[in-house]
Amino acid sequence: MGTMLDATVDVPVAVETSKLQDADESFPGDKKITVVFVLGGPGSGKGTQCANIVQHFGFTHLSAGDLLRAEIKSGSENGTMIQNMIKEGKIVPSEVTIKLLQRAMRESGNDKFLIDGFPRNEENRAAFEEVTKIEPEFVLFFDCPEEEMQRRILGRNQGREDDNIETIRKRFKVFMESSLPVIEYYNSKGKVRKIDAGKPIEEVFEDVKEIFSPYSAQVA
Ligand SMILES: Nc1ncnc2c1ncn2[C@@H]1O[C@H](COP(=O)(O)OP(=O)(O)OP(=O)(O)O)[C@@H](O)[C@H]1O
Ligand SMILES: Nc1ccn([C@@H]2O[C@H](COP(=O)(O)O)[C@@H](O)[C@H]2O)c(=O)n1
Ligand SMILES: [Mg+2]
Repeated sequence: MGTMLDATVDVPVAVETSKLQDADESFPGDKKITVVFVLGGPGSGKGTQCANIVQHFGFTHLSAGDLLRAEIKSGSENGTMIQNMIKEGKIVPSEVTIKLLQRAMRESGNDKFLIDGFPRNEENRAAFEEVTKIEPEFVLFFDCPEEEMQRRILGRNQGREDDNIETIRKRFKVFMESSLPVIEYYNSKGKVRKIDAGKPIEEVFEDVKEIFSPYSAQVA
């Protein structure tokens, strides 16, 4: 989609940290952990490549979207709100998503995480940093043309309520307006590893492997 990473965006965001800091949900505590944020437009192949990385490099894959969908299924009090936001392609408040991520990280027992589809906007980014004090090792950015992403989503067939053309258009708009600025922020800090995600799955993974090769010594 011709994503130029040359603009620096650093928008201050007010974060209600009191709501986010819940003793039961706190993570990581004193533990040293490694986080890679995996970002890219809807359908760019984040989930597909994360599954490959898990196999080869021993990371735990946490998809923010998957965690939110599981929360809906669990019958949680936030379920209806989350479902409505997802149907509209909107970003769920950070308070909810960060608690789900912290819980999943804690329960995994691992210390290396691929966080897929997060942070999705400046609020996500600032709140995660404030609450967890975690700086990502780097940001893996899957850059893919919009028409290819649309083709992939419409062929996905996983029964997702947001995989319809009306919601897909909204998700693309949110990606351009809210998520790309986060990628630009990390790019200005030299943290973005950009991948051409428009290629076949195996070829994309060849490029991904090069980026993760420093972690190969840690394969189980
Ligand atoms: N490089 C690729 N070439 C062709 N198809 C692909 C490629 N990567 C993934 N796909 C297919 O495209 C669809 C979307 O991939 P995937 O679910 O991994 O994307 P995603 O970035 O996680 O999307 P979302 O943000 O909507 O969760 C899937 O059906 C997947 O099999
Ligand atoms: N940080 C996030 C991530 C996702 N969402 C919502 O979930 C939808 C699906 O996300 P995928 O990564 O699985 O495509 C997304 O469109 C958002 O509605 C969110 O709110 N915050
Ligand atoms: Mg996904």
